[in-house]
Amino acid sequence: MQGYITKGRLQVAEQLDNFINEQALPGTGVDQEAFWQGAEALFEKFIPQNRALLEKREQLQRAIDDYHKAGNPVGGSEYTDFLKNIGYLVEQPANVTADTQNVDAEIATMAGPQLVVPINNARYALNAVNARWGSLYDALYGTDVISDEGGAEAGKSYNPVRGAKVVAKAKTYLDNMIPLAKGSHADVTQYKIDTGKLAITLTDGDETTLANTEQWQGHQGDISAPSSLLFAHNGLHFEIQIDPTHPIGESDPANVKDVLVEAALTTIMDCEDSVAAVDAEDKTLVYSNWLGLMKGTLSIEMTKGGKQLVRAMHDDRRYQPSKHAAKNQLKDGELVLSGRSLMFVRNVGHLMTNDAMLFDGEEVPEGIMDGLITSLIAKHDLLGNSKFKNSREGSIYIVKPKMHGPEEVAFSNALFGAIEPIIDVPTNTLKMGIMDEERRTSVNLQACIAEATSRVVFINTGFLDRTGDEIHTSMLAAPFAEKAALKAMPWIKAYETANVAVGLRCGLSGKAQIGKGMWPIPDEMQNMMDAKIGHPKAGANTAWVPSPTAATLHALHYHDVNVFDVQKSLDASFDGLSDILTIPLLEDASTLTRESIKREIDNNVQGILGYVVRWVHQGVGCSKVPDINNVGLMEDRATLRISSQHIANWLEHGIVSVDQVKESLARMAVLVDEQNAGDPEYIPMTPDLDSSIGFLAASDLIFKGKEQPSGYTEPLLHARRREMKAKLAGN
Ligand SMILES: CC(=O)SCCNC(=O)CCNC(=O)[C@H](O)C(C)(C)COP(=O)(O)OP(=O)(O)OC[C@H]1O[C@@H](n2cnc3c(N)ncnc32)[C@H](O)[C@@H]1OP(=O)(O)O
Ligand SMILES: O=CC(=O)O
Ligand SMILES: [Mg+2]
Repeated sequence: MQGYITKGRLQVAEQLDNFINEQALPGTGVDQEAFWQGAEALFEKFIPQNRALLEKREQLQRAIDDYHKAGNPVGGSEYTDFLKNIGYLVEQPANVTADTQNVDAEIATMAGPQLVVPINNARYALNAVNARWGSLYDALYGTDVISDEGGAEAGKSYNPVRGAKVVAKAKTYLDNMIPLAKGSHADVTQYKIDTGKLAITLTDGDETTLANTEQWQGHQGDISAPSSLLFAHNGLHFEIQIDPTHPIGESDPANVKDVLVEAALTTIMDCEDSVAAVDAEDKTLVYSNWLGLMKGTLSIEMTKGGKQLVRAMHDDRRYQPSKHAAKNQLKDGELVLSGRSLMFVRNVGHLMTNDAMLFDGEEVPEGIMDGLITSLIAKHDLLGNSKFKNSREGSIYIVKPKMHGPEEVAFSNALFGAIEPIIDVPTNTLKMGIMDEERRTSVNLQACIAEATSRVVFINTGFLDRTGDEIHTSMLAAPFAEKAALKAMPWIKAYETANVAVGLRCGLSGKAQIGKGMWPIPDEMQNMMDAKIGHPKAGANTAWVPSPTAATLHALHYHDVNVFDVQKSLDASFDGLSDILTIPLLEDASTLTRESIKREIDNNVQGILGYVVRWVHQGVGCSKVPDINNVGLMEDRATLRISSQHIANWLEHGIVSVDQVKESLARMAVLVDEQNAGDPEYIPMTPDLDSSIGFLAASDLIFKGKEQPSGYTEPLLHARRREMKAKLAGN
């Protein structure tokens, strides 16, 4: 039994209490006793409201279930009227205008990729914060954006054929971002600085310069032989790096060794769906990594490619400015750009409780605890307790996931407002990223934003959770279309378009991010390049990527498309409600064959098992899991929600039987064990499926899927992980 320290009606797990008192609080100017009194009052006030909101979710779901059980129409005015009558669809307030103040440029006025990373993995989290800048040559060389054709395979050692393709491709990007007055970057033999101007020599001996000379911002190194030239385009920076002694630079006519691009403008340090954190021990790790990031002290020793190294947060990047350098980036005569991604922290939603703290003997809502502690920790950044600066504007950026409708946004807004005096920061310091990922939020988005006009810094279409909620909400209506088909049906396009339109209507352009969702196929980068250009084209000034390499590549899209120009051209009056409310049901069940059903179930089951077994047995919250075609997919709790709800829906409507699913589970468990055989930490399921906690968790998620609140996977995952931790500890 873990020990608790009692503070009035609050009890705090000893480990967490020590962390807060000894590490988080010192240096924040917040008195320990006052903090704990504030915490007690916060829980006292907000726990009953939190519970009431969850009860409202259940009540609405029961009404929707009853409506479908009675065989009522699944669309049209009768359905819409029903949703209005039960209070699911509310009146949208007119003239909502966000007036959020002190928002950093990366969020308000710049457009570029957003990285998401599990915060409890320090190695990845540090990599993410440093992914503000990425090597274009590495990103191209290491991915399928460069094809293997013509002997260009990436082997064990450097392949010059592949290298030549990389360089050629990178130079076409340069031609696009900084066109020359004459010729192509592919023909450049020298970049030099001549009496304060950029002079560029071409193969034919002619000298040229940039078509727009103002794009050149500065340089690093000796002015007569610069090691780096800095440019700006569409608000993003990049460097041409020059080094005649480097193996790549040596063989380049202009000695270019790389193009370094500004990539992940922002990163979401995730405490939610990519993380397995079920108790005080796990939560303390989550919070202590956040503290390390806010104090700039997080570092790890690691081995990579046989080398020992220390990974820590990168410094800012400094340049000698050109006369065109932006004045607001000059500091003591130097041009200074942030070396790090601007960090948000994603708290958990309103559903879960955690025994890291108890109030009147019961687990506290984890979202309230996250709000309080992650904000307290971020105060270190505001006070300058780090050699780095996260928010230069003095804001704390919190992403709030899985909120259902305006009253839940209002709750978070009030919660943030009550946390501010406890940690002694001005009103509206805590900013809110609103995930548009539950159906009740999508259909009431304008009313949601209206509840947080002074805090909102993003609305993001989390289409993965959103798909899970789509299925769960209408579980009893009829069978849903196959999982892959759901992505191509009218509801999702309307949801994506409406999100941008509502954001524009509410004045988010230039003030906040209008964001789009995750690319969930981490190894298919060419595919991403083809698909994700659609995000800036749709008016999104950020979109999620799963890795630093993906951030570097996706950054190129924001050079291709000027998002702020696109935003001006869009129809902000788009509504799309009738399509959004068109449930993506299977049109004709008779088109399904035995084979297609088996394939659909096997694919879902494989994804579920592959993800869940690592979550429950090893505490890994985000994994790359091969699908049935052996394509590695990013799986997190949101993708698990989709797969488990989908099977639950097909079970409910008799498309598939319990025995068929059980048979698939047993067969796929063998496959998943095989797929993980190379991981020494892996605990297989197959020796005894009936006592494998991971296997039982996966089965529960499917067979008890219909009863799970909003179809969420957290309650079952947490319970099974705790069981596993107890087993591993020999209890
Ligand atoms: C619906 C939603 O909520 S989506 C949001 C939740 N999803 C996420 O947060 C996705 C985060 N991404 C990840 O966790 C990973 O990219 C995965 C699990 C998808 C793939 O991980 P792996 O198979 O380990 O990746 P892979 O082996 O290809 O690459 C590992 C390297 O990439 C880096 N890396 C991978 N993902 C990230 C990331 N998100 N941020 C920073 N670095 C990362 C690692 O640091 C590692 O590099 P290193 O050896 O220098 O430390
Ligand atoms: O959080 C993101 C999602 O797609 O869900
Ligand atoms: Mg989500």
